[in-house]
Amino acid sequence: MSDTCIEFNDVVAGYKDFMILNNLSFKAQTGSITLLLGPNGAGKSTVLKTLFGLLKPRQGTIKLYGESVVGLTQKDLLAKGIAFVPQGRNLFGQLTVWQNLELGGITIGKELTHERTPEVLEFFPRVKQRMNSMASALSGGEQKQLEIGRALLLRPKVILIDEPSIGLSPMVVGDVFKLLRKLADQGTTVLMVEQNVKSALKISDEAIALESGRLVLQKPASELLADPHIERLFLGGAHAANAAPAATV
Ligand SMILES: Nc1ncnc2c1ncn2[C@@H]1O[C@H](COP(=O)(O)OP(=O)(O)OP(=O)(O)O)[C@@H](O)[C@H]1O
Repeated sequence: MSDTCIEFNDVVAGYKDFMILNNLSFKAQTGSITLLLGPNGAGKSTVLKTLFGLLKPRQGTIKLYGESVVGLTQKDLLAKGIAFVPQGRNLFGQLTVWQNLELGGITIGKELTHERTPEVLEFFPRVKQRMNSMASALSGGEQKQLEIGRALLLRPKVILIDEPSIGLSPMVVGDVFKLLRKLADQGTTVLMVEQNVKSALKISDEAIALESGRLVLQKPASELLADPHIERLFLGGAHAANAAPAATV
């Protein structure tokens, strides 16, 4: 059996007539952290949105454990174990921490949600102390932790996470990254977009760089971390940072 968890094959996707992903192919291995890199507008978030069914590919296939997930609803995808933590703040600010968790567990029912809540809160002691606070009253870092906790309630096999470090202090970012590493080591597959490239590479297994929705580089994260031209990946020009030709997975 293959260890491939996520597979994009020749995917074309976009908005109206504007194609963002252009014949994108890549694979992500089970239990690994794959970091999506590239300049603004390269299509990194679009990869996550397309995988989570928010955008339908015009062409190509997207598979999870060898089975197509194209055309599935978010409910179906959640049931298959895919969780999405989008960029920015995605909580119900006027509801309590507890109510946000309950809503996050809506697809698994109240009983399972209540049963799993303590295990999730073990990861986030500060959030645990504030179960009855309005979500909007938590700090930015606590809110992001609650969002991740909400996703973990589903015991996901795959976590799609978009820019988790935005607005967080370096210490909180470190905690979030450590948690993602721990989850991956336990078998969860993580596909992450993150501008905090160096820190993210340190906990990632594989890095994929996009330019204009095309794959221009795929390398082990450790190899890329040692690359003196790494900054170019923020700005485009990944080819220049790529000593070897881009992998054709
Ligand atoms: N809902 C939308 N409708 C139309 N165009 C969109 C929409 N969402 C994103 N785009 C466009 O798609 C392109 C790729 O966006 P995407 O968010 O995937 O890029 P990104 O690589 O994640 O960039 P960033 O690092 O800036 O978040 C951008 O040009 C963006 O303006």
